Amino acid sequence: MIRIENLSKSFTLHNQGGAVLPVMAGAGLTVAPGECVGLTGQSGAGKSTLMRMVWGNYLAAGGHIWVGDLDIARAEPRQIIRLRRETLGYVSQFLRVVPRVPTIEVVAEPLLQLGTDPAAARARAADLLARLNIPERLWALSPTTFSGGEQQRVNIARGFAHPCPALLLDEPTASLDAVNREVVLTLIEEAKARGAAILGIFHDEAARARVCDRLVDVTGFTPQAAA
Ligand SMILES: Nc1ncnc2c1ncn2[C@@H]1O[C@H](COP(=O)(O)OP(=O)(O)OP(=O)(O)O)[C@@H](O)[C@H]1O
Repeated sequence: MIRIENLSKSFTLHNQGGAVLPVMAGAGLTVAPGECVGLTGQSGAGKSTLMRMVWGNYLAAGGHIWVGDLDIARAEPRQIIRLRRETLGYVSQFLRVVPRVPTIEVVAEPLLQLGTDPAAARARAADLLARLNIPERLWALSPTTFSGGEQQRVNIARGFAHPCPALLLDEPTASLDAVNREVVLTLIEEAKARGAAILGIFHDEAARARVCDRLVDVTGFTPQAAA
């Protein structure tokens, strides 16, 4: 479902005399449907950079990133927007929302965008919010004033609302208590069971051991290692 081939990336530091920083070369990995692959490697090795390239926020210098039959390394912005709506989900560490939109709508929105019946979309959102222990009295409020852990759970609920065939998870259990961490791990297991291909960064070693089928150390993709 996700196939990365010979991927490279360098950053051009325009505010530092145009210095070019090669950060990745010869990167390759695959994630099959129903599989969860964890990215490892020390801080600065390139885990987030690789995830942002798969999400389409960072442009690849070379190589391919297939998600289904779309090569994100060469795709048009409108193709990437469509892929994100229908096929590829992303649970980042931080919630970014339009102010004043109620939490229930924030979570239901990915389904509403796909044309799901509004009542069914809100019912799915309510189910996820309840499972993630967001009190019902908060559902009509904007999550902008919620605590860090509450915002992360709203973000997770939104990320799991539509059953995407491919999912990117950036530290989905960071800053969660034991009860909610367990809920999130169960959601990940359910997504795998329905066939989602998941690529994730998990600093929580026990979580990683539980949900990841394989680990890929991105240190092997640093330009010196690949040379
Ligand atoms: N926007 C950017 N501009 C310039 N350099 C960047 C940019 N983003 C990342 N880098 C560089 O790319 C390298 C990889 O960074 P990245 O954030 O992907 O590492 P990481 O493995 O996710 O680290 P951590 O575990 O600390 O989050 C680092 O040397 C970093 O300085």
